[in-house]
Amino acid sequence: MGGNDDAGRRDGRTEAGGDTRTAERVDDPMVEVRELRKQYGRRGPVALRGIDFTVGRGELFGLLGPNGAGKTTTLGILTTRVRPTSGTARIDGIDVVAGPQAVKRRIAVMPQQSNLDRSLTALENLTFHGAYYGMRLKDRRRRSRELLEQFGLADRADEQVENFSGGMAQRLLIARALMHRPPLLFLDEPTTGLDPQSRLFLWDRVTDLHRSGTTIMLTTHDMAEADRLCERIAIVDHGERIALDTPAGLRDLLPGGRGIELVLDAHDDPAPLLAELGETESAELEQGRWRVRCYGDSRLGEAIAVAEQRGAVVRDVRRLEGSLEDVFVHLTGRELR
Ligand SMILES: Nc1ncnc2c1ncn2[C@@H]1O[C@H](COP(=O)(O)OP(=O)(O)OP(=O)(O)O)[C@@H](O)[C@H]1O
Repeated sequence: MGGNDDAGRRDGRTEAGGDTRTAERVDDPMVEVRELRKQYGRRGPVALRGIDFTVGRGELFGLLGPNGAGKTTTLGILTTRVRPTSGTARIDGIDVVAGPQAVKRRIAVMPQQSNLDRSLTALENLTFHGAYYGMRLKDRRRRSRELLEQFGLADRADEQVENFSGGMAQRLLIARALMHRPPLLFLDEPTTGLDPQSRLFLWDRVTDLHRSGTTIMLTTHDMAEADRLCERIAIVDHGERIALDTPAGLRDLLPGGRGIELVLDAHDDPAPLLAELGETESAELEQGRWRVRCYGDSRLGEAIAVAEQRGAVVRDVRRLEGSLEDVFVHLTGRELR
């Protein structure tokens, strides 16, 4: 990175990363994570480097970051599967290490990989799960029917899961997770691999659940998903929280809120040459090819003209949309994927 981007990014970190903004003022926490660290093995990778965040009761909260950022590890700790190296995590006031059984009763997890029993019917998958949680037969049956209805699977209740499409299996996974009426639901990359229609359907169900008061924590590397669903989002990268705010608050981290992005061929960092267009930041994508962002009100034609006058070859140009993707690139200098 070059140009005067560093100042912008540092601002972003201290503002969004600090706990002084409304972003971290949570009155009634359902999830509290403090200084959470995780190293796998004595010499293994450090997945978390001291993460902090709080999720309010009834909130729909997103953990957003690229592959390997530490999202699944965070979820693993909160769901008592992974032991933290240090730091604390509490669910509904209960420490996840000290009280794993009490935590498990309060949570539901929709895992990244389906672990449905494919030889059973949809209904059986739900009722067996209810039995595991000690639900009475009548309640199990009623709750299963209710959830199959809610997730658009009522007419497939007696069909073996083996025959289900990816979208149907995904919906059944959430339905199963909700059998014991947990107040907190974890969704780990819930729509990865789904077709657009199944994705929309799932988003609607998640929104319904949120409206009905369930606290939901979602991990995703899908910016659109986080933007559309979440009330607040923690962006994580390399095991660190680099921002935490509402989607609108995160967008405000872009200097000036708008700007232009150019892909240029140039020998040296072209950012200083374009400084007259406003605050700039740059990243070398490959040898001699740069991505430069100019924040401010410049027009596309003006930016191209200035770049070409300075000897750069313009390969691509676009107006920044102020999307979370744009914010992520601003904070990290990298694309999300
Ligand atoms: N069981 C494990 N043993 C060793 N290293 C692990 C283990 N699980 C995760 N890691 C490492 O910890 C880091 C964070 O991984 P994690 O799965 O938490 O990230 P993620 O953000 O969920 O990514 P993804 O979207 O790919 O699941 C990575 O470097 C990963 O290789």
